[in-house]
Formats: sequence, C-alpha cells, structure tokens
Amino acid sequence: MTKTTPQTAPEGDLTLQTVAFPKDTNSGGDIFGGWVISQMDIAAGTTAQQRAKGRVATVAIEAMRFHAPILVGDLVSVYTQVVKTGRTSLTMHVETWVRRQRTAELELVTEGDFTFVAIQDSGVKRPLPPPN
Ligand SMILES: CC(=O)SCCNC(=O)CCNC(=O)[C@H](O)C(C)(C)COP(=O)(O)OP(=O)(O)OC[C@H]1O[C@@H](n2cnc3c(N)ncnc32)[C@H](O)[C@@H]1OP(=O)(O)O
Repeated sequence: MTKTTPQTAPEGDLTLQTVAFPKDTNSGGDIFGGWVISQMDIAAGTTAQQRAKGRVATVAIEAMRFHAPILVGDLVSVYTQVVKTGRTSLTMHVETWVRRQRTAELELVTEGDFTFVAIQDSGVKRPLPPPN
C-alpha cells in the first residue's frame, strides 16, 4: 500500500505495544531492523490466528518500508489490518508507530504487507474458515 500523502494517524487495530531497549540495538546503537520485523510478524500472526481460528505460517513479507529509525526508549505500537483474504491465505497491512521518549512525538516508522497461510497441525495448508 503506497501512500502519496504523509500519514498522520495509524491505520488498523492496535495489536502489540512494547518499548525499545538497548538489547535490541545493532552495533551502531540503532534499533535492529530484524527486531522490528519480528514485532510486526508477532502482531500480524496474532491477528491472522484469530481470523484463521488456528495455526498460521508466514508465507511472504512484501512492500516493507523503513521510514525512520526507532530509538532506545521509544514506545513501539504495531497496528494490523486485514486487506485481503484468499482460499487459504490472508494478507495484512502492518504499521509500526513510535511515541518518542524525548519529545512524545508520534511517528510512522515502518510498514509492510504480511501474508499468512492457515495450516493444520501437520503444517499442511487448510482453507480459511468463514469470518464471524
Ligand atoms: C522458512 C521459515 O521458517 S519462515 C518462518 C515461518 N514460515 C514458515 O515456516 C512457512 C514455510 N512455508 C510453508 O510451510 C508453505 O509454503 C506453506 C504451508 C505456508 C504454504 O504451502 P504451499 O502448499 O506452498 O502453498 P501455496 O503455494 O499453494 O500457497 C498457499 C497460499 O499462499 C499464497 N501465497 C504463496 N506464496 C505467496 C507469496 N509469495 N505472496 C503472497 N501470497 C502467497 C497463495 O496465493 C495461496 O493463497 P490462496 O490459497 O489464498 O489462494
């Protein structure tokens, strides 16, 4: 989902909140990109499991954008929104916003599209159940 105007407020449901700690930094002292993607995958996976009423597996991450760095101490909030459902898969737009520790400013820092497949206990794909 490419946007043409700057976004001023989060889109989707608040799914996960955490604080960035020094242990999450890379050797340069910035929050590690893999940590952020992990938080997004956890949040999106939670929403996907609810919609799929059971186990899911991440099959693709697309349109991943890193707009601004996350700083130690920032309050990190991940928002998820189902944008597409198929026979066995669902795609979610995921946004990460931070509340800056020093200024309390709210800022969009990352976004991406995460696709999950509903799977059986054996790991084989299964059809998505009807929505509630
Ligand atoms: C490698 C890792 O450890 S990553 C960590 C977590 N993820 C995993 O372990 C998942 C590893 N992958 C798998 O186990 C398998 O690929 C599965 C179970 C997810 C999918 O099984 P497959 O039989 O390969 O599925 P298939 O290719 O038919 O696609 C299933 C659905 O995913 C969709 N899909 C597959 N690849 C993509 C992709 N790159 N982008 C978007 N959607 C995709 C398909 O369109 C299909 O959707 P639909 O049924 O709604 O039409």
